[in-house]
Amino acid sequence: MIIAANLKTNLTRIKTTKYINEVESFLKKNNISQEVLVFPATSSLNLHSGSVVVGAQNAYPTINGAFTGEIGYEQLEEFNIKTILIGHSERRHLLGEAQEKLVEKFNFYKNLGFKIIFCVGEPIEVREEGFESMMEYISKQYEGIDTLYENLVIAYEPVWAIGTGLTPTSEDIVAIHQELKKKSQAPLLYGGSVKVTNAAEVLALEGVDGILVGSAALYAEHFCTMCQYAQELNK
Ligand SMILES: O=C[C@H](O)COP(=O)(O)O
Repeated sequence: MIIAANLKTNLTRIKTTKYINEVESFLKKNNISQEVLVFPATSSLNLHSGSVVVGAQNAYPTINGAFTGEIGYEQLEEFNIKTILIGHSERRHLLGEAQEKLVEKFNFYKNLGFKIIFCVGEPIEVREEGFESMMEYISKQYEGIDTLYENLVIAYEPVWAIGTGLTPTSEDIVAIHQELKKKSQAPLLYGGSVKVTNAAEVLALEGVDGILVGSAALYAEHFCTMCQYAQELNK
């Protein structure tokens, strides 16, 4: 299974390094063989070797160049980063990234062989329109994406569940994952208010190949416990 921590705009480089080292020793000590990914803030990236894979939360589709405020492949390469999140709800909705730009990023980092965690998910008003509208909305987020890409991972994150403490019911997660699996056979993660208290239940659901965790992952201990749950399930 894939257990991923998106640290968003939290933790300095010193704290992030400590965090990653803590997770690393936990994995080693407990013989955890799951795939564990950590996405630090850009300025907190650091070289790391071990079983924790460090990824980028975002990068511009360029090797380098004049893109003020952005980083490109050259800056990722310095830290040996080969994994990237694309299409996170905060980038789509708060930062206004359009599907065309996400497709551009996807193709650029795909051509470099990156593992891409591509995020999809609907806002509350779409969900309230019913299952069909919701699936139509999510389908559009797949447009232009190579769903057969071997290094693709999809993360389904309902926008209204992110950082709110709200989650879909287990039945909903299973039904949506079942639909999404028809679009791509890539591993499919669930994200949105996953905590230590519900992680085991979510991980056990049919069609869930892992989790993408935000706020609850900020506590290394909690994140480690979630990795342990995944190990115990060993799906
Ligand atoms: O990338 C992670 C998601 O946005 C989930 O965030 P959350 O666990 O704080 O709801």
